[in-house]
Amino acid sequence: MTLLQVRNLSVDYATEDGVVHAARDISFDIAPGEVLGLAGESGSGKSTVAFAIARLHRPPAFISDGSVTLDGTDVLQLDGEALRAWRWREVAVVLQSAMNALNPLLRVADQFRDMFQAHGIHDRKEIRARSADLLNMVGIDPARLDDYPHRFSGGMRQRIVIAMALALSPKLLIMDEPTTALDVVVQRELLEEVADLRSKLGFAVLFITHDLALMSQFCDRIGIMLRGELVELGTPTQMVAAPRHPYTRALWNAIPPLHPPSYPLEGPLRPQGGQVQRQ
Ligand SMILES: Nc1ncnc2c1ncn2[C@@H]1O[C@H](COP(=O)(O)OP(=O)(O)OP(=O)(O)O)[C@@H](O)[C@H]1O
Repeated sequence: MTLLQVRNLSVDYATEDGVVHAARDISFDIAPGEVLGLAGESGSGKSTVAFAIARLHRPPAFISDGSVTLDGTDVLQLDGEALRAWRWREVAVVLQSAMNALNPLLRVADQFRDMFQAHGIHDRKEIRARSADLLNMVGIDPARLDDYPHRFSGGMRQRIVIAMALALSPKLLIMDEPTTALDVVVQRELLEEVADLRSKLGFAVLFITHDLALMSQFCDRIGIMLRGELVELGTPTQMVAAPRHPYTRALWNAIPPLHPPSYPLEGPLRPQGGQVQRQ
């Protein structure tokens, strides 16, 4: 069964220096509840593909060919009110800058309210209850609904944005480098949380990151992009065991081993009271 079907998608940017073919002839599917990762070097076209699927691309970007179908809807034909209603309800997007996506001047509760009202939910009690449930779902005390964004850490703000993205139970969550601004431990916690939510709620995820190690733990399948093309698609296991494209091989080889060799502790690092302390 397929939720998202991308067929022969090509996206160009019309620039003063000519047309940039940022994504060329991209085809892939995402099944309901599946997590598909897109990896590849900077400028390979990952965000261009994600933006086109969510219909977030703006001039100078234009879709020059192909189709995108989500749960039977021809996404590239949506317009006006239909497009507005479709976003958030069917597809929600969490971007790299999500940590700063909250309005610093509004309490979190007011930002939830605006979002619900924009989608036709106006009952104040219902909005309050649903907002509290959503905060709870991402591990934040609902009593903090009336706090302003600056009262939360970067990781917590990211969780709030994810809670908002999931508010209308979208079928597909697109995460474009959602954790790059966070430290490694918080990144991992956040992704584990998204994985948990996914098993509970059943949404699919299109996940974009530079971090192939992180991706291989979090994704059911991975697509590798190179200069605007999807050069390989498979499960992490398939790709480690038998990468077909030399670029995939190079990407894997660039990942440090999970268990690096242990080195004797010398120099500025030495054990003290059972702990390694920096002098
Ligand atoms: N607004 C724009 N105008 C012109 N070219 C653009 C524009 N945005 C992106 N591009 C070009 O499109 C190509 C794909 O960029 P894109 O941002 O999709 O890559 P990416 O793989 O997501 O990179 P990153 O990992 O750095 O976000 C690049 O060559 C980029 O320079």
